[in-house]
Amino acid sequence: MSETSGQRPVGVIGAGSFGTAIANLLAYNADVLLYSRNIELVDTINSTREHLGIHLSASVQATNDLQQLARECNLLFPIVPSTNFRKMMHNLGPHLRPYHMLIHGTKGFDIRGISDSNPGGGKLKRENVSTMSEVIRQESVVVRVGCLSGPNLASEIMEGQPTATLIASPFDEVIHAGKMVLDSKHFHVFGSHEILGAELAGALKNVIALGSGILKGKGLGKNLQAMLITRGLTEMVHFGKAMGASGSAFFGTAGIGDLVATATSKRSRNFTFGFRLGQGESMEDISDSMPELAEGVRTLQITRQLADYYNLRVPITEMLHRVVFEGFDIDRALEYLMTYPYDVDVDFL
Ligand SMILES: NC(=O)C1=CN([C@@H]2O[C@H](COP(=O)(O)OP(=O)(O)OC[C@H]3O[C@@H](n4cnc5c(N)ncnc54)[C@H](OP(=O)(O)O)[C@@H]3O)[C@@H](O)[C@H]2O)C=CC1
Ligand SMILES: O=C(CO)COP(=O)(O)O
Repeated sequence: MSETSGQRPVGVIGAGSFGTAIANLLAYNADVLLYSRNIELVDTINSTREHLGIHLSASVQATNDLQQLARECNLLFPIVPSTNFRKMMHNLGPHLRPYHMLIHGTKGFDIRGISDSNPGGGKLKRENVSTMSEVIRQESVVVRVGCLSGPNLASEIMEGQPTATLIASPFDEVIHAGKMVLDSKHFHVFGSHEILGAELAGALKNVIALGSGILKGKGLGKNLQAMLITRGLTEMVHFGKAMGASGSAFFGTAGIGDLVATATSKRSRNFTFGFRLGQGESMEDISDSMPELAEGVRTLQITRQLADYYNLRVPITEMLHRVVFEGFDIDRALEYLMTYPYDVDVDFL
């Protein structure tokens, strides 16, 4: 039993890579209810205490019951892919009350009023795009929301490697509650009030990780990778400012911290997706043979449209979209970027 077993358990929604990693981290400080929509998986976790190749703490109990989760837990961590987030919230919403606090760990966007199977196929506007905290507010009575974002590759966390994260929320009590249950010698938790910036940074860095993977797959070196990360960060800041975030979130743990981790690690799914593209595989072949989630592919479709909507000058986003979705030649895209009339080095201060 955990040290705080007299207290309410903490809920995690989504027993994928990151939800499972977070459940085990929470278990250092609290009892944990881990929700999966898959009843067989729930039985397996509870009987074997093994999942995704790791041992789950005795403080983690799996459940298939959203009502039980909402009844027993005041603090919940929803961590499901962005494309399924609204549906999950739609199911959970009726069980939630204003006293609940939700801190999500999802790095992507929700879109409404436009086909989710082809988010780039229409004229996307800001009102079609929601961050996950916005979805939580739209689909429930919950007000106290937060976001968990940082260099948090699930496979490293599952191995017990240390890292840091950011809990961003306009509410001090959300940051405090999140720190109380997540902070440990393995996981340092920073706090911030800049929730929109943290959410945007988490989603947008996945696109740059795709690009970085492409360069690596092409056999290119660190100089160019560093330039892609640098100019990619600039594009992230331009998106962030256009969408109403301050630039500061992009220079902290959830920004440059996560960007470096994701855009340089072979353990990142987004980097790996790009790497395989760079090696010459087609988008279709990679999608068919890669069961793991690469959020950046969907995010790229959305940000390409948002760039038009905000009239942003984001050549990396533009070229990545052409390479990934239009079969544009990678060498030509590189040539375009190398001869692009970038004038000012740092143009967002
Ligand atoms: N993996 C990582 O290193 C990190 C991931 N993230 C972010 O976390 C999010 C989830 O990623 P990750 O865990 O890796 O993804 P996975 O693909 O490993 O797992 C996603 C999980 O979500 C579950 N799920 C999907 N839809 C629902 C739903 N409607 N209700 C309940 N559960 C649902 C899936 O269940 P089922 O098996 O039944 O389909 C699956 O268990 C993404 O946005 C990602 O960017 C953030 C930081 C690190
Ligand atoms: O967000 C992540 C690390 O912080 C996970 O990145 P991938 O989804 O690319 O594996």
